Formats: sequence, C-alpha cells, structure tokens
Amino acid sequence: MTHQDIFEKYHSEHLQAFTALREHASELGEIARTCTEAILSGKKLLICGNGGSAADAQHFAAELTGRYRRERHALPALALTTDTSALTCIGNDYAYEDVFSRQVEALGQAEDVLIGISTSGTSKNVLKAIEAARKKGLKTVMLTGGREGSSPVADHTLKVPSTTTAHIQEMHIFCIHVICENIDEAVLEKSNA
Ligand SMILES: O=C(CO)[C@@H](O)[C@H](O)[C@H](O)[C@H](O)COP(=O)(O)O
Ligand SMILES: [Zn+2]
Repeated sequence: MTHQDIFEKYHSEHLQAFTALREHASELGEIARTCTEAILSGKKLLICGNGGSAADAQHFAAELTGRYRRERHALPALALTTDTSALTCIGNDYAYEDVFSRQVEALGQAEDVLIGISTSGTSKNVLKAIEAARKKGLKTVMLTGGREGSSPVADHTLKVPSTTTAHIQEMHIFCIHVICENIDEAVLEKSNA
C-alpha cells in the first residue's frame, strides 16, 4: 500500500467514527455538565487511563490547570498517571490494578469527578478506580469504545462508535476538548457576571 492508500483508508475510517459520534452528542453534553458543575462548585477532576489514554488524562488535566483556549484562572484537575513513585509503590506493593483506585482513595473527595478513559472498557485498574470513586461519593464518568464486553459501570458513559483503538482515542481527545469548551464557557460566564 502506498502512503496515499493508507491515508485514504485511515481518513475514511476516522471520518466514519467522527460522523457516528454525532449520535452521542447528548451523552457528551451530560458528561460536560457533570464536569462543569463540579468545577463551578470548587470540586476537582481526577482522570486516569493506560497507554495513549494516560496521555489523554494528562492532556485533559493540563487544559484545566494550565489553559485551554481562553484566558481564565487555573482550575483543579489531576491525572492519576503521572506520579511514578505512587504508581511504582502501589503497583509493586499491592497490584497494578490498584494503581488508580488507591490514589482515588487518597485524593478523592465527595462530589469530585473521576474520569476513566479506556478504549476497551475492560482495563481493571480503570474499573477499580471507578468503583473506589463511587464508594467515596465521587461522580463517575467513563470514556470508552464500542467493543463487546465493555459494560457501563460509571454514572455517565460515552461509548465511541468504533472498535479500533486508534480511532477511539482520536474521538476521546475530541470529546475532551468539547468538555473543556463547556467548562471554559461556564467559568468565564461566571467570572464576568
Ligand atoms: O495508544 C495505544 C494504542 O493506540 C496503546 O498505548 C494503548 O493505549 C494501550 O495498549 C492501553 O493499555 C490500552 O488500554 P485500554 O484503552 O483498553 O484501557
Ligand atoms: Zn488540547
């Protein structure tokens, strides 16, 4: 296959997933509302995921603590994927599936939002983080994909209509940016009122 063939195939698969995502706009709206309400009431977002989704968790948190598109005050969000001492201690002394849930137990407070990102929807550490968050009274959100076997365990779940990890990740980052647009809009509206 030439680059042009690869490009056309990849572009068309991406477009198919992106077009189908339109059907999930209202679920994404619910998720954005959950995150926005938490931020407006002084609560924080905790975000976790593995591999590419760990990068997405960090990207998301940085949009809030740093900035997204517009100038505004810093907002509280934390990726649970960045503290190598915590990750290696918990992974080594307990189990890899506990690396996020243990941090949720330590850092999560009622009405914060835990966002789990998993393209398969089956990563045990992400599922355990959602369980731990529920127990502590956090709101829970899951960004996942359309594969069989991933059943919703969170208060709000967005299943991207694709079964290809790469395209699910591409849709996740789009969704994250839409959530950030909503948060910025509400925060700026409040600070200008
Ligand atoms: O980015 C990729 C593949 O595009 C990989 O790093 C991928 O994120 C890893 O295999 C993850 O461990 C997959 O976990 P999950 O999305 O199924 O929860
Ligand atoms: Zn971004």
